[in-house]
Amino acid sequence: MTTRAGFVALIGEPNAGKSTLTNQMVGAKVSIVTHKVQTTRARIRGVALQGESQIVFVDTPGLFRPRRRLDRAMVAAAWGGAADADIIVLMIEAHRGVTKGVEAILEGLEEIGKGRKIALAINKIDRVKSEVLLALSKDLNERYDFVETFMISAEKGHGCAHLKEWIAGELPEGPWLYPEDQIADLPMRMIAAEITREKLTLRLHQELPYQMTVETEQWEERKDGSARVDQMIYVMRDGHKGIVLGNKGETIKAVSKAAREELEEFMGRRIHLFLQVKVRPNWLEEKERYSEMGLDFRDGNT
Ligand SMILES: Nc1nc2c(ncn2[C@@H]2O[C@H](COP(=O)(O)OP(=O)(O)OP(=O)(O)O)[C@@H](O)[C@H]2O)c(=O)[nH]1
Repeated sequence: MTTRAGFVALIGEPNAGKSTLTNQMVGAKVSIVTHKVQTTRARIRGVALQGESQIVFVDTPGLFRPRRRLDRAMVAAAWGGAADADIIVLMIEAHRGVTKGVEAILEGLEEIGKGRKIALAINKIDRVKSEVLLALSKDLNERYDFVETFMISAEKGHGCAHLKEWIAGELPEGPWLYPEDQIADLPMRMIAAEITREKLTLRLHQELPYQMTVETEQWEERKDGSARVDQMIYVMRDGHKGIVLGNKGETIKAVSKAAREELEEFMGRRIHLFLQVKVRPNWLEEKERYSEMGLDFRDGNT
């Protein structure tokens, strides 16, 4: 059977219901973290499976802060992952309609939307009468040429299965992007990696090796409620390894402690964090697909 996989960017104003919809589609386990994903720079909201399709929901942090008219490059940068997603789903709140924020988003879509599959999901339909809904749908479709329009209630689940099926069928054919056993804790893995990267950045300042990345390789739940987290810090050259380790390992020890403390606070539980450093010279090529999506952790010195 043919598998499909790809990235779906859920966009919309704050409160549009992006987390609620992700939870509907992904399932309960991820929901605890997805609300917090926004507080970090990690960009995966969650991964859902539908038939033979793997749907990776990505986030667009900082996208819709009020701002003046943007030029194309700025729009593309601000849109980050969304600009490269296979499918974009714009979520609108039915009872709020076309706000200034929505207008700004539509303007952004004009810039980056060409040739992309962009669907409209009017959410919170439980809050309005059907006449209002139809008028809003008409208005929005006149403003932008959406490939599909869905009327949903992310909270109550109405229309969500239909939307998910549509997404699954529209994704490009190809192998799954993440192994099945990693899906549930993927956002946590990414958050944990991002925290460590941030601590490294704080500690190393200008010394920070160019192009360094952190990956969470293993996330193991323990019976006592704690978790063991193994991370690898990848650098490009041998010399960089020494910088990350520091004199007698003092740098990595300090980073590990700071990262563990933050992670424990974030997760509200005990974490055993293990860091290792490895040289991976061809890392740039491997990460290409991911960096396009904004899924890697940006180069150390940016
Ligand atoms: N009535 C109703 N409320 C909803 C629906 N979907 C989401 N909500 C509520 O809207 C609020 C915002 O939902 P979120 O899912 O947190 O919105 P979000 O877009 O992820 O928000 P940010 O993370 O701030 O960008 C929550 O209180 C939800 O319970 C819906 O279908 N109907």
